[in-house]
Amino acid sequence: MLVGCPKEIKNHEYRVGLTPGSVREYVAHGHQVIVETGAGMGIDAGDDAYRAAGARIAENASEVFEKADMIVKVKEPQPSEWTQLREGQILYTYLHLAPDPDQTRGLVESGCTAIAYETVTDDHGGLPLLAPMSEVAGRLSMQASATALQKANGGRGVLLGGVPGVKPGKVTVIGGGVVGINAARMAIGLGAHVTIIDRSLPRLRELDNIFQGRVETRYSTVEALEETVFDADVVIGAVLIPGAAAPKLVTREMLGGMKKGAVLCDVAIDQGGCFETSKPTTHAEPTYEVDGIVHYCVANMPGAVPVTSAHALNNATLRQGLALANRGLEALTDDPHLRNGLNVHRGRITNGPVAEALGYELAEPQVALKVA
Ligand SMILES: NC(=O)C1=CN([C@@H]2O[C@H](COP(=O)(O)OP(=O)(O)OC[C@H]3O[C@@H](n4cnc5c(N)ncnc54)[C@H](O)[C@@H]3O)[C@@H](O)[C@H]2O)C=CC1
Ligand SMILES: CC(=O)C(=O)O
Ligand SMILES: [Mg+2]
Repeated sequence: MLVGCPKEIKNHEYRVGLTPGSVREYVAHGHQVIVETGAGMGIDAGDDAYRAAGARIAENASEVFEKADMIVKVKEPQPSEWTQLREGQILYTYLHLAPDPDQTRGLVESGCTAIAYETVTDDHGGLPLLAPMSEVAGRLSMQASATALQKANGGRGVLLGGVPGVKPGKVTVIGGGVVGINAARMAIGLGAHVTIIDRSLPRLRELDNIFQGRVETRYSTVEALEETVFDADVVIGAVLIPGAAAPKLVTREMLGGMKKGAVLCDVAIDQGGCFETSKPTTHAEPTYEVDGIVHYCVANMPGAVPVTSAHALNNATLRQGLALANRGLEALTDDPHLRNGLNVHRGRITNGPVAEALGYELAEPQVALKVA
């Protein structure tokens, strides 16, 4: 198969779908790889590193989209990208379709086969291709929030760790999954007082065991949300219902009960966000204010630390990417976890929560794949 990797074009996105190390693996499995010139600049991998790994360098993205049988990317395709996709071509990347009707329509009209990293599953009920970026974003969320909390940046002017004789700041993490646990670890490291809210009691038990009294855990109710959000200096939004639009857990009305200059950091923004007042921002302009509350809603947080995150992402996507290159669509027929990643195929929506969120008729993946 001819595997193609264009340069990412989302605002301040410096990751790359294929590292030179991954290119070597595809080539070793008998595939050809074409990489857009400059695609690896954000991770200090120049064209020569890709050539040494066995890739051919394309002068522009159009050449990659035109020639490749499978496109491997990081972020959801932007309008200029989805118009270049075609029937029979595989797109392997993050998609986050439920809150994005325009991209969804673009993919449906292209006829391509689009596999979303974020809905591929594993035997343990996890999302193995989302997890590494959730680890990165969870850890980054505390750096971003601590910065936004500074007075000159519009925040309350609280140092999360406090100092001897002055109490620390309070962090509320809503959703104790991969993002949540990583945010909590960093917040504890900074010396903050940390509360984690989740709707899964087994998960709260696990977190209680892991953190050994260093965090408070609360079951997710409106009462618990109000108490802990009103009391917080920083609130991290980290909930997920796989594939679906995030539930709005903090309403605009609730902002009135919060401390002025507190920070809402909505990591779940890529699924539409879990605060009513969230709207996607970019690394160029990451924050805005509503009713005196600072909002940070960057939808590609790991793009800020590509040297770490591109490698972490490739570690997680390589095995299934090779399976797709080796076996084409049969890889989806054989592996139910990879098949759960199938969101769009030949003009049909094949993911239940996406179909429901955007009003499409669902085509069951197994059925859709059988239709020639
Ligand atoms: N902005 C960015 O750059 C990035 C965003 N993300 C996003 O972060 C979000 C979280 O991802 P993960 O931590 O990997 O998901 P996860 O599945 O590991 O954890 C989600 C947690 O939310 C909990 N939850 C669901 N509904 C809830 C409710 N009503 N109240 C309280 N808890 C609730 C679940 O029980 C689960 O523990 C996702 O939307 C993901 O796409 C991930 C990486 C980067
Ligand atoms: C998960 C995701 O959207 C990201 O890493 O940008
Ligand atoms: Mg995202």
